[in-house]
Amino acid sequence: MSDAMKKAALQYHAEPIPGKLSVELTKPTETAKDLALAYSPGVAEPCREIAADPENAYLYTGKGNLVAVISDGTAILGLGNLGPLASKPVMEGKGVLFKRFAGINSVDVEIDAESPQAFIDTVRRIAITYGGINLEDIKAPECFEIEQALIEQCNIPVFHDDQHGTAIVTAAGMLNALDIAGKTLADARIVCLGAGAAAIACMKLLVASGAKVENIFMLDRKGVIHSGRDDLNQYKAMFATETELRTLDDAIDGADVFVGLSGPNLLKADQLKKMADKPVVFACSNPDPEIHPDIAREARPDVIMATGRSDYPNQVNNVLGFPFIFRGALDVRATRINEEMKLAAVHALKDLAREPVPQAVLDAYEIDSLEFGPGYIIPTPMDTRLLERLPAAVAQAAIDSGVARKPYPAHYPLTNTDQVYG
Ligand SMILES: NC(=O)C1=CN([C@@H]2O[C@H](COP(=O)(O)OP(=O)(O)OC[C@H]3O[C@@H](n4cnc5c(N)ncnc54)[C@H](OP(=O)(O)O)[C@@H]3O)[C@@H](O)[C@H]2O)C=CC1
Ligand SMILES: CC(=O)C(=O)O
Ligand SMILES: [Mg+2]
Repeated sequence: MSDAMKKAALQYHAEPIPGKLSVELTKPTETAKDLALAYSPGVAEPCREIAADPENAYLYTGKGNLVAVISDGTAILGLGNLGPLASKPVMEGKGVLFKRFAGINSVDVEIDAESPQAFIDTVRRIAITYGGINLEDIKAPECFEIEQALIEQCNIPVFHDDQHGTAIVTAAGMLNALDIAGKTLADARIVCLGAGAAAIACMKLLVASGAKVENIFMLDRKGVIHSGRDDLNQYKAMFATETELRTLDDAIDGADVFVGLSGPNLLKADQLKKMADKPVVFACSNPDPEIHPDIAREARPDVIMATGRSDYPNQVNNVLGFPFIFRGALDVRATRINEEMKLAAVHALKDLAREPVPQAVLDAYEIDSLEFGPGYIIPTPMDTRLLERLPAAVAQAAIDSGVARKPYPAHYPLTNTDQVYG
C-alpha cells in the first residue's frame, strides 16, 4: 500500500466520526406518548409476549435481522494474531458490508478469550440476542472446534465466514476460471498455499464440487502436506498425499491452479512460470496477495488471475458470499447454513458471472465493458443482482433441505435493500 493510501485509510476510519457504523432508531421518539410506548410502561408488553413464546422476539425486536460479527482476533486478514481489539476495524467493516449489500444490521463483538472453550462459552451465552452469528478471523485449527460446538449449541445459523464464505466464492470463481481455460475441476492439478481456516474449507468445497483430493497439493509453513508427516492435525491430514514433492517449488511445476490463502508475496514469478498453460492463480491473502497481479501478468500473460482486493479485477473475496447467504438464511429463519445452501450459493454466483453486466456496475468501476472471460470470472460486489439471486437460491435450498422455519419469502426476489422487511 502506498503512503498516500495508508493515510487515506486512517483518515477514512477517523473522520468525520471514529469508526464505520452507528445505530439508528426505527420508531418515532418525539413525544411523551412515543416514549411511553418505546420504554416504560409500553415495553413491558413485548417482554411478556416473548416470555410466553420466544418466537415473538422476531416480531417485537430486531433479532431477526441482526447478525453478530464475532472474533478473537487470532487471524486478522493475513496480518496474523494481533488480538481482539485490533480486529475491530475488520469486524466493523464486515458490518458495513452486511448493511450495504444485504440490509442486515450487525454488531461487532471482539472477545478476549483465554481458550477456545472460553470463546465458545461466551458466544453461547449471548447467542439468543441475534438472528445469526458470523464468526470471523479465528485461526485454525481452533476455528473448526469453535464453529462445530456453536453450531450444535445454538439454534440460529453460525457461520465461519473465512471458511465457508471464502470457499463458496472460490468454488464459483474456480469453476468459471477453469471453464475459460478449457479445463475441468476433476482433472485440475491444484496447489493450495496455506492449510488454515480458509484453505481447508476451500479445498473441501472444491472436492465437493468435483476436484480430486489426490490432485490437491496443500502446503503449510513446513511445506507440502504429505502422508509421511507426523505433525499434521486432523484437518490437514485430510489433504495428506502420497508424494515425493516437498516444497512449493516442487509442487507448482505443471500445476493448473494455485490458490493462495496464506500470506503476502509467497509465490514468485519464476514459480508461476513453471505452471501449466493458462494457469489459474487465486492469490487471496489480504491485504497483500501471494503474488501481485502486475508481477503475475508480466511473468505469465496467459494467467487467469484473481485477488481478494477491490482494486484489481476478479475479486475473490467472501464479501460476495456472507451478506447474501445470511440474508437468505434469516429470511426463512433457517436453523443452520448447511451444505445444500452453500452449494446453491456457489451455483448462483457462478451463473451470474455469465450474464451481461449492468451499466451501473460499469459506472461503479469506471470501465466501458466487462464480459465473461479471463478478466471477469466472478460478479463484482457492486452488482445489485447478487441481492436478487443469492438469497433466493439460499432460501430455497434451506426449504428443500428441511432447515427453514418459514416459507419462501413472498417479497422475494429482492432488488434493493429497502425491501428486506417485505
Ligand atoms: N479473499 C478472501 O476472501 C479471504 C482471504 N483470506 C486470507 O487467507 C489467509 C489465511 O487466513 P485464515 O485461513 O483465516 O488464517 P489461518 O491462521 O487459519 O491459516 C493461515 C494458514 O496460512 C499458512 N501460512 C502462513 N504463512 C505461510 C507461509 N509463509 N508458507 C506457507 N503457509 C503459510 C499457515 O501455515 P501453518 O498451518 O503452518 O501455520 C496456515 O495454514 C489470510 O491471508 C487471509 O487474508 C482468508 C479468508 C477470506
Ligand atoms: C476477506 C477476509 O475475510 C480475510 O481476508 O480474512
Ligand atoms: Mg476474514
